[in-house]
Amino acid sequence: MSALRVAVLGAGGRMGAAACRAVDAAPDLELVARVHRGDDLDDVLGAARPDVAVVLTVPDAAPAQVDWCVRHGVHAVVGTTGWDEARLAAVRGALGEEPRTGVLVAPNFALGAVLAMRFAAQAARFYESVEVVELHHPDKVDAPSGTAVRTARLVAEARRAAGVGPSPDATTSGLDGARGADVDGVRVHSVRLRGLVAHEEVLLGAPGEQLTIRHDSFDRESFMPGVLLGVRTVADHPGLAVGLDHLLDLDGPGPGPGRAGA
Ligand SMILES: NC(=O)C1=CN([C@@H]2O[C@H](COP(=O)(O)OP(=O)(O)OC[C@H]3O[C@@H](n4cnc5c(N)ncnc54)[C@H](OP(=O)(O)O)[C@@H]3O)[C@@H](O)[C@H]2O)C=CC1
Ligand SMILES: O=C(O)C1=N[C@H](C(=O)O)C[C@H](O)C1
Repeated sequence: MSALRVAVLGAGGRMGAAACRAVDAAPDLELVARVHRGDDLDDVLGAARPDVAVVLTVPDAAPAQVDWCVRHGVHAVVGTTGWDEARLAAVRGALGEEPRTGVLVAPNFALGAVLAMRFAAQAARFYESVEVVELHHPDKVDAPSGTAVRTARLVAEARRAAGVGPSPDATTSGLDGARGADVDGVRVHSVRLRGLVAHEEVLLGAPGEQLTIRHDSFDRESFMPGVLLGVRTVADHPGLAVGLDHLLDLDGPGPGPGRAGA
């Protein structure tokens, strides 16, 4: 079988460079384009004819790039953050015209982060209080992280479904930002610190006890099995999928493809 042709957008970035190395090292994949800021997609991707584009650029650039991919029948695996409902709706609209194309938007490609989100959603209804703390390197341009936003939304959804009310909070006065951002009723706190890569804690509190769910990415290597899994399987999932969990059999009995996908 011929190798899947893969383009990486944002190839000069922290994640893009790591993704290029991972694709290059995979015998079943061929890295056919490294796309940088300022490159014309018609020129670069038109010539390279990729089957799949891995989008690891910045939140302001990614929506137009994904739109280009969909309109040209190129499957897209998207790690860039900053996707709100309006941006996702635009992708769904474009996919309506190209129903055979697949787009995976994954706020976090690390297996442990996907599991942490799942565990947080499972635990959320059992605790009176839930808050999210995300901690990242100081070169990150968006806050809160895409992972924290998704975690908070999953937690909020689970609590709503179970009829659990908002976390108690008696604050009546305070400095702006002291209580973090409000994401769907869940407080999210962002730390930026030199030396960190990507970390998240979900704090769940009840009278007399606390549960902490924590995930740490110490190296961008942690994201690569998920990127490669997305590249290899996105074509099998036409339409839009949000979250790597769509590709992992999280409820199944097997070891799952995440670790084997490297
Ligand atoms: N889903 C996941 O698991 C992960 C997601 N991320 C997300 O991925 C994104 C990138 O993160 P990171 O690699 O750390 O960021 P970087 O700033 O290191 O990389 C972004 C890259 O995109 C390039 N770029 C900007 N605009 C364009 C454009 N129009 N066309 C092509 N390239 C462009 C930049 O070029 P230039 O250098 O010239 O500015 C830069 O090389 C962020 O949104 C981050 O949150 C990060 C880690 C994991
Ligand atoms: O910018 C990063 O580094 C990361 N971004 C993603 C996010 O915003 O959630 C994923 C991971 O946290 C690393």
